[in-house]
Amino acid sequence: MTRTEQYRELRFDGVTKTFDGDVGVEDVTLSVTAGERVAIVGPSGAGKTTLLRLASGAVTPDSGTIRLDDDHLRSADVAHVYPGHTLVDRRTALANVLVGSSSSRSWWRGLFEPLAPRDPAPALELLDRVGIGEKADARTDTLSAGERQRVAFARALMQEAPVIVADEPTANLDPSSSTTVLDVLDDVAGSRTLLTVLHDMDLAVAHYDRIVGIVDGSVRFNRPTESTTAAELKELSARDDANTPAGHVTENQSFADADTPKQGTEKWYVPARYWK
Ligand SMILES: Nc1ncnc2c1ncn2[C@@H]1O[C@H](COP(=O)(O)OP(=O)(O)OP(=O)(O)O)[C@@H](O)[C@H]1O
Repeated sequence: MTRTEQYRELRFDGVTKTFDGDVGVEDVTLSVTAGERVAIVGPSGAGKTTLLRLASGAVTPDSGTIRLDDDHLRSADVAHVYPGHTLVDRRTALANVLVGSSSSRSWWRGLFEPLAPRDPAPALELLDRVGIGEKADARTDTLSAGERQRVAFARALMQEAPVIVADEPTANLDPSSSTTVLDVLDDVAGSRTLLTVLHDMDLAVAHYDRIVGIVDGSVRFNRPTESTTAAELKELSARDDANTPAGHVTENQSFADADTPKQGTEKWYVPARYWK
């Protein structure tokens, strides 16, 4: 059984994770109020994804704890929104969303009902909620990048977990699709807690309650969005630009193309532009 939203706080306490001696995150202490929208920003290699992977249980901390109130966070408490390109291309949007329900099935149901047909109604409802109900029977490789991202949201939401983590949900999207997709994510997340890694500071400021800046594995700042300063964001962005070769900015696809179907193309993120 997954926990519902009946908790007050998601808390990282002194969390450290290293990879063969390299710091992923170091001594991270972070409190997130239930239902809060938190953007995690920072230069490339800062530890943003590691933080999300720690929350989702994909990696275990070397030290420190991650809790919902007094209970250790369990992987079933966290839905991870993987990017749209992790969908199974040859399957329909509906089939991809139904995969999400497997993660929330108890082990004993999986044992005794491995072949039980799943009720498609909740998945169809979620596809409706993310605005692509009419594409339920379309193969995901015929969908646009924005539509695929919505399918990825619906898949994650099938888990009914109280915490959602999303890693770069706007990668590959043009600015207008990015805004729409973040609006959809905010809407469907409802009262759940949402942690999102973003590279674009404008989007973080526009869509999130709190911004956590990470540099070299450590929390540099952690503030409500309205009290985050342009200087703080600029510092992170300057570091990101320094880490980002010019060739990363555009690959073979323009922004205008980003909402058209694509087959395996992957564009690097656009460096943060907050102060420009
Ligand atoms: N599985 C892993 N094995 C070895 N090192 C890793 C692994 N995962 C992360 N790291 C290292 O941990 C550090 C933080 O990586 P992480 O992916 O969390 O950064 P990030 O801020 O998400 O970067 P980006 O914005 O480029 O995605 C980096 O130095 C990275 O090389």
